Amino acid sequence: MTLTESAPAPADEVVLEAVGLTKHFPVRRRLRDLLSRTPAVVHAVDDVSIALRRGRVTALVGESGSGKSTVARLLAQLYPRTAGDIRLHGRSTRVRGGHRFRAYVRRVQLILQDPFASLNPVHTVRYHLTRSLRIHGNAGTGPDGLEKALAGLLTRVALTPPERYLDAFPHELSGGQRQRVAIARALGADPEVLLADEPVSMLDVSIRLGVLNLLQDLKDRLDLAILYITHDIASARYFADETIVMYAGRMVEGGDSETVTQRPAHPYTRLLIESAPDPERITGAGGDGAAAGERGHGEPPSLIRPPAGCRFHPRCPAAMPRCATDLPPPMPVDDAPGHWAACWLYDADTVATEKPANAEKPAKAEKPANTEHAEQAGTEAGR
Ligand SMILES: Nc1ncnc2c1ncn2[C@@H]1O[C@H](COP(=O)(O)OP(=O)(O)OP(=O)(O)O)[C@@H](O)[C@H]1O
Repeated sequence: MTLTESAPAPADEVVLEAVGLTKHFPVRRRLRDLLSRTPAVVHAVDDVSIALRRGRVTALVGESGSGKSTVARLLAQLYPRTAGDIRLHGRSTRVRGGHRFRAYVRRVQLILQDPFASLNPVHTVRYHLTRSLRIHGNAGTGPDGLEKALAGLLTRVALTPPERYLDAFPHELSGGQRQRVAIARALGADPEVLLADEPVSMLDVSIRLGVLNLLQDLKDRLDLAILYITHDIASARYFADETIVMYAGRMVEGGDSETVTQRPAHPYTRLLIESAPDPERITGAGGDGAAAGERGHGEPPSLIRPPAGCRFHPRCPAAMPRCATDLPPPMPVDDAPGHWAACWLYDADTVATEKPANAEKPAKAEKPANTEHAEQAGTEAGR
């Protein structure tokens, strides 16, 4: 395809789409693996489909290692994919460097978690932004044009007056200001899509909201499609229109953010929400709710030999026998349009046949795992 031809997309139009996206990383082989016919791989991402729409934020939520960053890097075309497709304006794209990659990143920009690592400490803000503007052909005409473009970028990310920041080095800025510079550098490409990989998780809590508000403002003013990657499901409710939950490389639930966060359907999403920091519940001692939740309900599975069936079944308090053998497809939850869960609890036939004790109301995550789970978890751990 020709990446440079672009017509303005109508509101809500799908700009970038992942279809059945899959990434398996090869694992370094040990002697006994050499005898095996199937080389070991890390199943980092399996069959992920996401549509990023103009003027909308889609949150990708999950605990550490669930594959969120790999999805972002695949969408940024930094990794070749194992299977599936990436479509920009409906057209399949596969770029591997060169002018096609440059044309792609002009449309799709990645913002990383750590703004200090992503900005070169020996260069000023002016250098970083000028480089981005020049590479993407947005530096204007002559020195005046460049100054105007630089001032425009800094104003857009609320670093004003621009002359106060242009000649600053990264270490002279606060974490929030550095992330704003990283966002301005991404905007230098005049992109349609921002892939924001945990954009506020390294920032002080007090300034996170400001950066999220900035991204929201940019989404509205520039009609950007934003993928917001986070392990903090509470911020997804605040910031994202749509939320997709990942567990162990697979999507397990999706829908509008209000529904997914207020009426979570998948037992894993419930666990995530119940594990989220809650000022009422935190009694000191660190207060990392997610970590506490993970400790209380087992560990994520091996991605080299992920569990058969639903990958969450060894940790799931509501698992039925079928969950250990059959992969659940996305099923409608029927409480809001577009709300789905990849969980057999939402298949009436399975529930009728297997009669889980808690079929009426999918299990609360705080209930202890039953014996079957404990056995399955043991089997998994022993692999
Ligand atoms: N280059 C790589 N080679 C091998 N395995 C990898 C590679 N990158 C990621 N992985 C593995 O893929 C899985 C998913 O990792 P990924 O970083 O995408 O998860 P994540 O949800 O973004 O986690 P985090 O929030 O900690 O960044 C993990 O098991 C990780 O160890």
